[in-house]
Amino acid sequence: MNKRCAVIGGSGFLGRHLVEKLLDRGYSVSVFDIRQIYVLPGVTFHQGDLCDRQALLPALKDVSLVFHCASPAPASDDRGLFERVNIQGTRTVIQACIEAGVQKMVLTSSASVVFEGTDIKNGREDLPYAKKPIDYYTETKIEQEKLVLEACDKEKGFLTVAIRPHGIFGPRDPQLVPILVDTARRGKMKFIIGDGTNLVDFTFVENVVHGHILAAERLRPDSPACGKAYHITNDEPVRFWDFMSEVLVGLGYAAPRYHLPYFLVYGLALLLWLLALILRPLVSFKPTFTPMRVALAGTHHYYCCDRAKQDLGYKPVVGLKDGITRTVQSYPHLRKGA
Ligand SMILES: NC(=O)C1=CN([C@@H]2O[C@H](COP(=O)(O)OP(=O)(O)OC[C@H]3O[C@@H](n4cnc5c(N)ncnc54)[C@H](OP(=O)(O)O)[C@@H]3O)[C@@H](O)[C@H]2O)C=CC1
Ligand SMILES: CC(C)CCC[C@@H](C)[C@H]1CC[C@H]2C3=C(CC[C@]12C)[C@@]1(C)CCC(=O)C[C@@H]1CC3
Repeated sequence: MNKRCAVIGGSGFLGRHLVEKLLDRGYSVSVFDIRQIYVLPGVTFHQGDLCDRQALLPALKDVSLVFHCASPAPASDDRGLFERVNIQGTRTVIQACIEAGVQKMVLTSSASVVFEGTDIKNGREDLPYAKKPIDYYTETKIEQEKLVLEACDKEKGFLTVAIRPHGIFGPRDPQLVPILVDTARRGKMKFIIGDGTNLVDFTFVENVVHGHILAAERLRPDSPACGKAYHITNDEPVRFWDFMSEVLVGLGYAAPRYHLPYFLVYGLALLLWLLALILRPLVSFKPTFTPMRVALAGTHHYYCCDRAKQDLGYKPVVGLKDGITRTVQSYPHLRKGA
């Protein structure tokens, strides 16, 4: 097996951390992404849309291993875009991999594929997929994961595995910390949704990268990982509101203090989302408190990663406290008053 791999979505938050670690481990990397934002020795860039098979093929030349971690951001809430990229695009990626002779594919799925807005405590991989996914992002991540796992074919020599991270955070994350700070700056982070005791997984990006590389290296025809999904977390569930408060206080903002009933906020978020949908042809506005975010903020959702420990030898490499400190330090421009 050669040490040349491709990272589809390699310009993104997770993708770029993955590329950096792969280079450290002696891989040469071909990055395929819709945008190019950095240059690194050992990396060749291919800019394009993953729905375009002809654009993908040159990036997969002489590559034995592909990581697929591209997706539109959940905040886009654009059904057509999610279907095109996460479903049709993933079909195209699989076809292109087979055509190019790629032997292994690691998909970045999401633990949210089983989340329907109700409590999940220590959820295992055998939980059924969400029957009523809360948003289009989740709906299409479910279809994407099914496509990739079903494509695993030992006879053809094409092996697949899916990693399901949850709540990835770390330096350069364009989502969690920036949205949190923006909400705080607009004076909207004063309230705790629910009683504030709900436990959640937040996973430091380097642990997610570690899980991906272990899965890739352990994926062989005789491995239990073939065609399977794995939760990758920090294995340290934390109260959602303690985590938010720690990040906010670390950046100089006040922690939320006042409580609001969960079902009231969820109902309002649903109403706002519907209103935004109806008015979309006339005015465009994106509510901060979407039904998905409210559900994530007010329920338990933490997952068991025993399967990854057993089959992949996974163990988090960075603890939660350390991860939060490193994350807070990496955002000097988002500090209060900066
Ligand atoms: N962040 C999180 O908490 C979690 C993320 N995940 C999954 O992890 C993966 C990586 O997420 P993350 O790093 O946060 O996301 P990012 O948005 O930072 O990275 C995704 C990258 O894919 C690119 N991309 C999007 N559409 C296409 C396309 N059609 N063709 C080529 N490239 C494309 C994006 O470009 P552009 O920015 O221009 O769209 C971006 O560079 C995703 O699959 C996501 O579903 C799973 C669980 C949790
Ligand atoms: C406005 C506040 C109530 C919340 C601000 C923080 C949120 C932006 C984030 C808290 C949990 C995060 C999360 C994701 C995105 C960012 C948060 C909602 C995901 C939806 C990203 C994609 C996934 O696959 C699952 C993630 C779950 C946790």
